[in-house]
Amino acid sequence: MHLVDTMHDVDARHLTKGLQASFDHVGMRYPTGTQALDDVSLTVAKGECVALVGPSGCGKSTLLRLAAGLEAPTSGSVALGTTSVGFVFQEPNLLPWSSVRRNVGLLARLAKVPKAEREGRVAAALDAVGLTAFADQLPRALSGGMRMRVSLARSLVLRPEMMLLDEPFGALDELTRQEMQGELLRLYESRRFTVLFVTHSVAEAVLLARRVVVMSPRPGRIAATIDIDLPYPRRPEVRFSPRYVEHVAAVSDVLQGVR
Ligand SMILES: Nc1ncnc2c1ncn2[C@@H]1O[C@H](COP(=O)(O)OP(=O)(O)OP(=O)(O)O)[C@@H](O)[C@H]1O
Repeated sequence: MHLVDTMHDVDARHLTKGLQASFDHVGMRYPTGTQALDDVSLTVAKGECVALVGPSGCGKSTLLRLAAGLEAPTSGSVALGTTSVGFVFQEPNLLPWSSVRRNVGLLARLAKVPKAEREGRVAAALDAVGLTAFADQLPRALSGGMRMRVSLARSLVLRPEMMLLDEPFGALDELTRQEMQGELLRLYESRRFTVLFVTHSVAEAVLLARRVVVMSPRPGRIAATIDIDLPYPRRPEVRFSPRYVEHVAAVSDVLQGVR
């Protein structure tokens, strides 16, 4: 199971109020000798949405795994201001033999949320992602976008304060992807959780994030951080605004420069 619901290995105590995550001079060298990250310092404020973009292999997923406590940095430190973290991957990783409802309730069951409470939360999460009518179906009866919604709902059930998303919409076709981006924006704006997400799409990063962090090729360092001054709530139609287009051009330019 590739999902985490609570954090154990990261330091949740020593964070300044208002901060949700802090990477302090983080370096990561895998036992194979690969230096994935070098001297990465980054803070994420509570309720902020930050996107990580960068060339393939620059250590974006590694950074998320460090935030989730799935790996420990080989130098520097990682601290989180919460123990309530949801992790969503590109693959929805659903149990094929379990209904949508049971899949959505899985993490809550593992976290021993009492049954009545769990059922209420599952119903609310299914409603939030528009899957109430499909609650009793098996995953194979769903489209790719619907499966991704199940994966999102499964994390929402734990009411995370922070969501770590690793290329969550990478496997979807363009239209479904846009639909899911709108869905994530809506959830983010209503739940106010903190988001740290990895994407290969500059357009997606600018649409969703308040800040886009551009990483250099491996070993990943932070090459630039770009503020996206488009107000929330954002609607997907913001894509057609000149300001959005300018931001996409600026981030793309920086990304070209680091390659
Ligand atoms: N468990 C591991 N053991 C050894 N090396 C690893 C491990 N995980 C990742 N790496 C290496 O670390 C580097 C960074 O990998 P990572 O997956 O973090 O990059 P990424 O930016 O997310 O890549 P992509 O955009 O292609 O998904 C790569 O060279 C990869 O081969």
